[in-house]
Amino acid sequence: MVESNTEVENSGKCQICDKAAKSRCSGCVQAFYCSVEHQREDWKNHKPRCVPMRMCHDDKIGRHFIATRNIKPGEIVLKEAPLIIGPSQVTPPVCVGCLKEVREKNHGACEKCGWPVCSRACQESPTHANFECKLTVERGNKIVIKNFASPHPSYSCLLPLRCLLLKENDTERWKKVLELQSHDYDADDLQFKSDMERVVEFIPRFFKCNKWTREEIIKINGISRINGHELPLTNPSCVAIYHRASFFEHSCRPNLSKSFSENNEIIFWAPNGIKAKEHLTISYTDVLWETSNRRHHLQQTKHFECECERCTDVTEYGTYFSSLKCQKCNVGMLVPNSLKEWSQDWRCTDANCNNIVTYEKVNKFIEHVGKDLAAMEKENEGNCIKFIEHYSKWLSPNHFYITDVKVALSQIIGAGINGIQKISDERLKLKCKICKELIDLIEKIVPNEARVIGLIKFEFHSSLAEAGRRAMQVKDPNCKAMLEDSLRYCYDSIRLLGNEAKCLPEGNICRQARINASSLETLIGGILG
Ligand SMILES: C[S@@+](CC[C@H](N)C(=O)[O-])C[C@H]1O[C@@H](n2cnc3c(N)ncnc32)[C@H](O)[C@@H]1O
Repeated sequence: MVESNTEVENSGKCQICDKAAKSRCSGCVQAFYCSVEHQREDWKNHKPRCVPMRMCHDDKIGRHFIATRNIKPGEIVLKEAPLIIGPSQVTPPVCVGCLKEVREKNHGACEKCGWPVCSRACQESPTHANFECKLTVERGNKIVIKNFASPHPSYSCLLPLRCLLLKENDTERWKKVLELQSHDYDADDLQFKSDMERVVEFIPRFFKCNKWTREEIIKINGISRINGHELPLTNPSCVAIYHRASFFEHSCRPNLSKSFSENNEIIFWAPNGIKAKEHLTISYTDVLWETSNRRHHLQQTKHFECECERCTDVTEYGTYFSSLKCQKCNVGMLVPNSLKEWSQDWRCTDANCNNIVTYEKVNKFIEHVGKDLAAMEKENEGNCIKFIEHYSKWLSPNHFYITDVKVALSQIIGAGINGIQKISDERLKLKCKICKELIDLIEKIVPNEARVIGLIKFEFHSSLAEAGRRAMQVKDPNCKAMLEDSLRYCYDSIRLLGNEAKCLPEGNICRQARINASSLETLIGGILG
C-alpha cells in the first residue's frame, strides 16, 4: 500500500469484520480492530506483517518508511527472507547451488545442464534446478565453463534470469518483484552497454528463448541492480533481493543497522532507538568513505544524487572527515563552501586566514594519497604508522584515509592467539588510544554503524582487559576500574554484534565477547571478594 501523507490516521476498518474501528495494534499502529476479541482472532495473520513503520511517498525519494511509534534501542524493525538470491553480476564461477567459491580442480558440473556445482545437493537445490538448469536443458546444449580464475561473463545474467523465471515459477514472488523500483538507463552509460551485452541480449540468444520482451528484461535487470543487497555469507559474496527491505531510503548517516542471519534473512534494527514519525534510513554505500566517493558510488549504482544531512554538512558534524589541513595557517581546515560547490574552490575555516585552494589541487592530492594507500600493505603495522605520521601533515586528523588506516591498526596491533599479552606497554597504550579515538569519531558521524563500532569496541575491551591484568600484577589500585571499563565495552560489542550470523567473523567475535564477559565478571567478582 502506498500512501502520500505521513500522518497516522485515527480510525479505520476492523481487520476482521470491516466495521469502523478506533483501536489499533500497538506494534505497527496500522491495523484497526473493533474489539479485543477481533484483534486476538487476527493475531496469527497479522503477526508476520506487524512492523513499527508505514510506507509513504515523496516525489524526490519515492516510497520510503516512517516510524509509526517510538522504536526502542536494539529493536528489530524488519526481518525478512529473500525473494530471490543469486551470484553477483561480476564474479568468478561459483557453485550455482550454494553460491560458494569453486576451484578448477575440485568443481563438478550439474549432470543436466553443465553449470558448476559442488555437490549433488547443490545440483538439486530448487533455486538452481527450477531456474537456470531447466532453461539450459530446454536450450539443448550444456554450458561449458573452463576458466575459474577470473570473472565469468555468463554469471552476469543469473540473478536477473532467476527473477524473470519467477514469472512462471512463482506468481506471488513475481508480483512482489514487479513492485520494486527499476531505473531509466542512459544509452551512453557504460553500465548500460555492458548490461545490454551481458544480460538483455545474452538471455534470449544463449537460452534460445523468447519468454520475455526486451523491455521486461531491461526492467528486471534494473530492479536487480537498484534493489540487490550484497550478502556476505558466501565467499565471494552473492546478492539477494528482498521485498519490504527494498523500500528503505538511503542516508549516509542511517538510523538503522543491517545484519544477516545464517539463512539469508536481512535484519534491520535500531541500535540507538528511533522517534515516532522519523524517516527510517539505511545506507546503500560505505559510510566510512568520504563525501564525494559516497555520492559518486550512489550516483553510479543507484542513480540518484544524495543530499542527506551528512552530505550537506561539509564539516560532517565538525569531524572534517573529508577535509585537508590548511597549509597556510596550520590552524583551519580546507572545506568547500557548500555541497553544491564541492567541485569549486575550497576555503580555510579559520576566520583569520584567507587561504583558497582550487578543487583541482585538492582532488589531485586526495587521489595521490588514495593511490599510495592502495599500493600499501595494510596488514603491516609499521607501514600503517608511517602512513599516518607522513600524511597527518596534510590530512585532517579525522580524515577518512587516516581513519581507514587506524581501523586496520586497531585490528592488527596484538592480533593472533594471545597476541595482546605479548605486546609492549607502549603498543598496548597505542592500541587503546586508537580504539578510543575511532569509537568517538565513528559514533559522531555514523552512530548506527553497529558492525564497525562493535568490532572496535571488542578490540578496545581486550586492550583494556590486558591493561587491567598488567595493573593487577603490580597491585595498581586502578586495575578494578580498568577491568570494569573493559567489561562495559565488551557488553557493548555483544549488543552491537548480537544480530550477526554466527558463520561471519563478526558473529564469531560476538561469541568470543560473550566468553570474555563471563571471565571478566568472575575476575572482577574475585577482586571485590
Ligand atoms: C531501493 S530503492 C528504494 C525505494 C524506492 N524509493 C521506491 O519507491 O521503490 C532505491 C531508490 O530510491 C530512491 N532513493 C532512495 N533513497 C534516496 C535518497 N536519500 N535521495 C534520493 N533518492 C533516494 C532512488 O531513486 C534509489 O535509486
